[in-house]
Amino acid sequence: MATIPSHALRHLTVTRPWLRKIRCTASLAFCSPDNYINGNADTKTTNNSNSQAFFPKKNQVLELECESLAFKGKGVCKVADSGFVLLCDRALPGERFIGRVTRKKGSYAEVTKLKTISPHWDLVDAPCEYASYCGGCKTQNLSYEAQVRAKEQQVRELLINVGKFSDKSPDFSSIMKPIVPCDIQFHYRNKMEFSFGSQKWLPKELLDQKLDDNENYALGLHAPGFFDKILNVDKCLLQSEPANKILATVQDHWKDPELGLSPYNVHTHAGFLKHLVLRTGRDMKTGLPELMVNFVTSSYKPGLLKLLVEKISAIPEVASIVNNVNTSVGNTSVGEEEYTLYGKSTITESLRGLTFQISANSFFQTNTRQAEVLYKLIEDCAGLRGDGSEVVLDLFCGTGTIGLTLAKTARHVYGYEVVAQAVADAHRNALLNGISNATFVQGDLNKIGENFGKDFPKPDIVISADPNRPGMHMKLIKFLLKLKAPRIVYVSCNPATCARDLDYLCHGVERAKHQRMLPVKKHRASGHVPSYSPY
Ligand SMILES: C[S@@+](CC[C@H](N)C(=O)[O-])C[C@H]1O[C@@H](n2cnc3c(N)ncnc32)[C@H](O)[C@@H]1O
Repeated sequence: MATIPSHALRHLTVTRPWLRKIRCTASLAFCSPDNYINGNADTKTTNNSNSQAFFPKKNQVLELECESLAFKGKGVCKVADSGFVLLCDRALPGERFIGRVTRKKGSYAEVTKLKTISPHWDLVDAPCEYASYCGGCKTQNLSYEAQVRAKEQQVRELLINVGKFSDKSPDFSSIMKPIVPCDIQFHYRNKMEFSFGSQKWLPKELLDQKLDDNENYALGLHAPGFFDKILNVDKCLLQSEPANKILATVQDHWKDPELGLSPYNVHTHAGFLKHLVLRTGRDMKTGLPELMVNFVTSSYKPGLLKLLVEKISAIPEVASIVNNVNTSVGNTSVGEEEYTLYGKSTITESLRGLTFQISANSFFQTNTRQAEVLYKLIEDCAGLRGDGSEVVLDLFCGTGTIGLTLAKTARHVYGYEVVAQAVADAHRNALLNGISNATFVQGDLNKIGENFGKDFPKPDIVISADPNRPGMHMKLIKFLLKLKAPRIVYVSCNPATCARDLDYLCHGVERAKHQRMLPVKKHRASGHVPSYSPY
């Protein structure tokens, strides 16, 4: 999170709302900012003189050493003798191993690990039995402290290389503050989406097994890199214990041929069950967990789900079972229609003393405990005087949770959000908490025109919390630069685009663009650009 106070926009507070997953960085000093943003660790100018001469061939087997973590937790490795850089999934800092080159890309290559020679630093036993296969937690056998260090290093290098903030500046320690770790490392996620599939992912040694149709069915998480293969899981350590009870109950019954249930096949588009989404909230009266079970199906056939609903509703923590019907060939979990099969259509959760209703498709920060910490930090960074005189503009407001937590000390909160359902949820949440000084408006912040800003008074504080990963649109950046609000609080789940936006906001668009190393066209052509280009 970055707070950008005053017109000069010089002091930043950077922490990490995206704490639990290692995503990015490594030897960034040699990359162009655009490549960070696109997730490419382009390492063509490593400082090792031999590296230019060495270029591994596809299928070549090499001895490698992992130095640091890059985008999506990939290990940045160097060939022991030459220093040539390769990226390897599941290689962790300090590890020496044998790897096979699978792909050459520009001036670096990708490898698959064949055998570890000596383990990485900060090795811990991964508590989850699926950790070595599952795409969800690739760094579970790296100590939490080391994960936090790697993320902090990532943000630091992005701020320096992309954001153009100098670590030599005496201000840097106030710009980049240490990460606030989470006090729990498991069972913290309040939402998990599992997929049903007709093709079970199997480890290499079991690939020859012939499985009947039913045995090939799976419910779990996507195998990394496969949209059509599912790693079957009976429990997930990221979600709550009651959510694991529900998952186990569904696993016990859904393949029973008598139920006539079939998983949706993403190739043939036949089949019924698409996803199982489990959300954990809290019963406001008892303080105990209450859960929502969301079956996403390809058609509306409630009779087929009857037995599963009976079994699941017997679990005391289950407060809601809904069915999202998604008839499209796409594989998203948002249905065109939603039916309540048992209990309520929403569950509740509290944050900063307010109560929020959560429906199947509304956004809510996935780590409730850290959201409490994050929202307190946002309040601190917003620095509202508390006399009810100031106006807050909450951009990308979702269901209004942040704006509503600030409303008690503000004159008025104006929230902007593109999804109509989220805006409706925000209004409902305002009512639920007796808040009348908040207005939520549906609008696309990538398409703002000259008139944006004319419908509300000049804000004293702008909150931009978690715009989508491509970051802010240039139109919005230009609006904010012109607005000159005394404070901007920017929370991000993509530190690369956040660093780029901070460069624009703090140093001005013209200067920032001038300093960029690659011409715009290359960025556009790189294949990883956001659906819009902010350039
Ligand atoms: C990750 S959520 C964050 C919600 C809220 N700020 C919070 O932290 O709880 C991002 C929100 O931005 C909204 N959004 C994404 N692109 C948008 C756009 N172009 N204009 C307005 N809202 C957008 C999404 O619909 C979503 O509700």
